[in-house]
Amino acid sequence: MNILVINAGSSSLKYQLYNMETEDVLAKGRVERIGMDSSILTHEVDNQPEVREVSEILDHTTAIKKVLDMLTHKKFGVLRNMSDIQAVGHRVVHGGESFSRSVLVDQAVKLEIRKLFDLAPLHNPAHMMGIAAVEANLPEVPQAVVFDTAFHQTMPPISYLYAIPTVLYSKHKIRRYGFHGTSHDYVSKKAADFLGRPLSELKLITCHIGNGASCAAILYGQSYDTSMGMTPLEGLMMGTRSGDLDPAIVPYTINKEDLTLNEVNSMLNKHSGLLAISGISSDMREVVDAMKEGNEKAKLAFEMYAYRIRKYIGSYVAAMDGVDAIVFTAGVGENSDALRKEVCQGLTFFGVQLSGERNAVRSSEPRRITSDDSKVSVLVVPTNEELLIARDTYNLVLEQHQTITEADSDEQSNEGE
Ligand SMILES: Nc1ncnc2c1ncn2[C@@H]1O[C@H](COP(=O)(O)OP(=O)(O)O)[C@@H](O)[C@H]1O
Ligand SMILES: CC(=O)OP(=O)(O)O
Ligand SMILES: [Mg+2]
Repeated sequence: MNILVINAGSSSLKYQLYNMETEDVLAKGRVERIGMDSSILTHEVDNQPEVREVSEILDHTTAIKKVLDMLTHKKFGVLRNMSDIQAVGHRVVHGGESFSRSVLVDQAVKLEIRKLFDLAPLHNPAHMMGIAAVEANLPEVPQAVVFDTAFHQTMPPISYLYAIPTVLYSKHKIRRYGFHGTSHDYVSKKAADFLGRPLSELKLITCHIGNGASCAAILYGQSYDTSMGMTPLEGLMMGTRSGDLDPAIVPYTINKEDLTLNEVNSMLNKHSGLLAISGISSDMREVVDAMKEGNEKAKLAFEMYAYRIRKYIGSYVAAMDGVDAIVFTAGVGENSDALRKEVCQGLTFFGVQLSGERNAVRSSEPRRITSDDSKVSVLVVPTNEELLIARDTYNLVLEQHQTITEADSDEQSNEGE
């Protein structure tokens, strides 16, 4: 079965096509600058040079059409025709309390995702556009949705409740949901495999440090606490997001700067974090480069960013009364040895002894970056949210086939009676 995995953002769309019998990625790529002039489609097939196509892609329906054209292209494609795609799996950031597992898309599911637009304004509307675009181009193909929030539904009330009047929870479901769950789930299982110990016996802290970033306390295989909250704004300092701040800053800034609520929201989501403090970029690579050239603001941004991660790790050691391993993953976590060093050098009290040599190794495999005598292991485990999405989609479609087959055979045996 071939499954197309889609992670739709507001102006971008990433895709991977899987053969599920082998779990091989047949092709992958991304469309950037959707709705802007000169959109770019980048398409990769193993062992072949990357293909870049610049054209005008005004909306997600056109973007999906372009992806399908590329996947079935005579020269660059990997499929004979579109009917070779048997299912599509989407990443959906916010599933609220309605979804603690992945589901196949139907009208009711779409309605629920729409209800959650306010809670993930940067993400959920884009995912819905992705789902609608697939419906328009591949109307017969089943679609599944895999939620960032689902894995964190095991959190206990002491983690997920905010200390505000409880009516706000009962009436409006204001609570911590947590995000990047697919990634925290995937890397915690990989870490247990790497350590050769059952996940059900481990206390892990997983740090998904990408453009968006979150830490999670994974107690015996289940999410116990996580740094993102009702929305993906809370917690760590991120590329453009502020992370934790005193909520009183919001009304104060509105008054002092004569801003609207929307403007403050946009400031906290899009104009804060690394970008605001460094004054250079939201991209960690550029911040590190500037720091190496002696830029003081970049240095401050880098140190603040690492300090927040270190504080969360410390608090999760306390939350779980211990930790067996700390795991770094995602764009920054997998690639920036400088950031990992900055975070870990303040964790010696917990028994973390980083190995400079191991930390400098670049690899796409899980690896240990602490020395052999370190009491707590620190691992780098590359994440693969797309593979988990493909697996969930595959299992849901198989389940559906089985249900239909059983119903058919029941019907036939009833007719035969
Ligand atoms: N070699 C590197 N060193 C430091 N940071 C890196 C490196 N490679 C990628 N990154 C960072 O990873 C971030 C993207 O992470 P990623 O997990 O792909 O984010 P997202 O999925 O949210 O787009 C970029 O913003 C960049 O700062
Ligand atoms: C939830 C979230 O922040 O996702 P991303 O890191 O992809 O922005
Ligand atoms: Mg990501």
